[in-house]
Amino acid sequence: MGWWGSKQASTEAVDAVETYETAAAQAPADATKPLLIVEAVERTFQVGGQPLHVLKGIHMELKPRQLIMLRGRSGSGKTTLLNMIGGLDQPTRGHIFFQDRPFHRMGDDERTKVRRKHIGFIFQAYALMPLLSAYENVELSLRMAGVPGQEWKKRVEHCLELVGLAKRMHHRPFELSGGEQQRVAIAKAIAHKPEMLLADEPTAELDSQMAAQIMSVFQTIIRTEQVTICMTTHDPTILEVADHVYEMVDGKFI
Ligand SMILES: Nc1ncnc2c1ncn2[C@@H]1O[C@H](COP(=O)(O)OP(=O)(O)OP(=O)(O)O)[C@@H](O)[C@H]1O
Repeated sequence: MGWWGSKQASTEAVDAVETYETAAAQAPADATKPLLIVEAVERTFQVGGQPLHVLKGIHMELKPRQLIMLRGRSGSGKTTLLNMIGGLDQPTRGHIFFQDRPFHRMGDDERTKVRRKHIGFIFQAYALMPLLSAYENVELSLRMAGVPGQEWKKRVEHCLELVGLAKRMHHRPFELSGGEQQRVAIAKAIAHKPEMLLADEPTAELDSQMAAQIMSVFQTIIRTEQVTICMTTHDPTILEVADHVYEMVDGKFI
C-alpha cells in the first residue's frame, strides 16, 4: 500500500479539480445513481522485470448508503482494488469514476484533494496516535481536513457518540480494547463527513463479538451519516450484513 509518486501540481490540475468539484456539487442527490463506477479495471505491476497481472478486468458499482464487501483469499487483489477505489493508485487500464470524477485521468494532487474531502479510510491496525486521547485523535483528523476550529468540539463529540465511545473520549489508545480502538478509528475516518468509507480488513484483529460490534457501528453510520462503505474481509461470519459481496479470485470477480 502506498502513496504513488509523482508530484505534478499545476494550475491546470487545480482548475480541473475545481471543475469536477463544481459538477459534483451541482449534481442532484440521487440515491439510485452510483457513487463509484469501476469499468474494466486492470492493474499490472512490474516485478523483477516481469509483468504481474494483479487485477484482470474488474467491473463494480457502489451506490449511496450501501455496505459492500470484497471477499477473497490472501493475494487475490482486494487491497490493490481498494487502493484504486480510494484514489491511492491508478489502473493500468480501465476507468474509475467517483461521483463523476475520472480518477483514472486525474493526477496525484487532484486525487489527494478529493480524498481529503470525500473519502475516509480505516485499516486493520487502527492507525491512532498513541499519545493522544480518543477525542484528540478525532480532532486531529478535522484539523488535517481543514475544518474550521469552531466546529471541532460538536463534531468530535457527535462522532464518538455514534461509535458508542462518549464515555471513553478522554482515554488514550492503550487504555482501550482493540474493538474500542477500531471504533475510535471509525470516528476519525467519518469526522470530515466523507461520502465513501474504505476499510481494509477492519475486523481482522478482533474476536467475533467485537467484529459484530464494528459491523453494527457500520450499519449505524450508513443510516445516520449517509455514507457508503466498501470493505475487504476474510471473515465469512460477517458477510450476511452486506448489501452485496464481490468474491475475488486471482484478480477477477466470480
Ligand atoms: N506495489 C506492488 N508491487 C508489486 N506487487 C504488488 C504490489 N502491490 C501488490 N502486489 C501483489 O499483488 C498481489 C495482490 O495483493 P493484494 O495486497 O491486493 O492482495 P489481497 O487480496 O489484499 O491480500 P491480503 O488479504 O493478504 O491483504 C500480491 O501478489 C501482491 O504481492
